[in-house]
Amino acid sequence: MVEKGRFKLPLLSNELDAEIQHKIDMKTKPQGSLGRLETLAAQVARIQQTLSPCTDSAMHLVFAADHGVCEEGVSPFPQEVTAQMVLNFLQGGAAINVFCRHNKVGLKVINAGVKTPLPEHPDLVSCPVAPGTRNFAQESAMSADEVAQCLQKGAEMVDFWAADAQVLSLGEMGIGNTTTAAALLAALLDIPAQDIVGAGTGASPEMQVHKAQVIQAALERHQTHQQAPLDVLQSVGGLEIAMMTGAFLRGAALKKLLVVDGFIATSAWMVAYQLCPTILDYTVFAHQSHEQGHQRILSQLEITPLLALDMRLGEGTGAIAAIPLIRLATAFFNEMASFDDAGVSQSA
Ligand SMILES: O=C(O)c1ccc[n+]([C@@H]2O[C@H](COP(=O)([O-])O)[C@@H](O)[C@H]2O)c1
Ligand SMILES: Cc1cc2nc[nH]c2cc1C
Repeated sequence: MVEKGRFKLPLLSNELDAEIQHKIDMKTKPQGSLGRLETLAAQVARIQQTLSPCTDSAMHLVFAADHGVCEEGVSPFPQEVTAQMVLNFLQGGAAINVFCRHNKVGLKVINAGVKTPLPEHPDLVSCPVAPGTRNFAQESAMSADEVAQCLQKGAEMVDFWAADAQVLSLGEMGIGNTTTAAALLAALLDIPAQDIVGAGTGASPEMQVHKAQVIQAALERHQTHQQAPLDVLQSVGGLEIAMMTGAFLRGAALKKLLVVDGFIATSAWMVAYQLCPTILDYTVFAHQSHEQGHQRILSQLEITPLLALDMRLGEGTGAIAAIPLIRLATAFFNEMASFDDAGVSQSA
């Protein structure tokens, strides 16, 4: 098992905090009137330790993999859709392609473990650790070595593709992965499966009951309540999710703003958070998924995401939908006139 010491993140310095807040408060506006944009600007300035923060360069990585638990009939879609959607990403036709193009965000797709062979393509990085996970209803989804490889490769993807990006967002594609994410989050946060399971790509109420039963039985089989976060990841996680955990940790270590999308991305982030709570300082939750479990988890953590658009697509679309807000935050911080600059009187 990968040793936990590896995942230490330095605490962000608070040396500039007072100056950052002063710069925000001296802008020509009533104090606090730009609301969440103010906290967001302050967060980016703290991460970058500068009074001129920049969010121009953003990179989005979509991790794709198959899930053995699909054998249990937990998704309305066949597993082949994972590979078919990867091909769609490579042709530029998926929602995430459109979202990234319109926001000038770089995009790479990473094959973390798709069963179907995929073609070579400049936008596809092939580093499958296994041809999908094993069915966690029957056995561990991954071996300890596979988890370690995923964490490592996720980190390497950030080093290679996002080295210069100030903003890092992650997305995923994997039929069955709402079951995997629900299992992970139920185990990590000790929530009954039925309280966290949702429709995913459109599971009927009956299928959702079945999903919850599959998950609850698996948590008992693997005794996840006695497991450390990486062991839970090994028991019921996914290859793309484990790579995302490694990528989030590396992104924070490189002092990037981490933009977290919906339910599945949150499950990957949660593993990172339990290993290394300091990651919260580097994180902004972009979008609250329509997946019912997501709201429960975010409120348990007392986190209000930037957006709640009822989206439940995945691919990291919720993260990219928030990029304009993130850029607005640094733009007002850098460009707005101060009371002194503009000769505007301050409140008494
Ligand atoms: O991220 C979310 O909040 C989200 C919510 C519902 C579905 N998805 C996407 O739907 C797929 C998994 O759904 P399912 O029903 O096959 O488990 C996977 O490719 C995800 O990207 C994603
Ligand atoms: C069509 C389709 C697109 C997706 N994008 C992310 N998950 C998805 C699941 C399906 C089924």
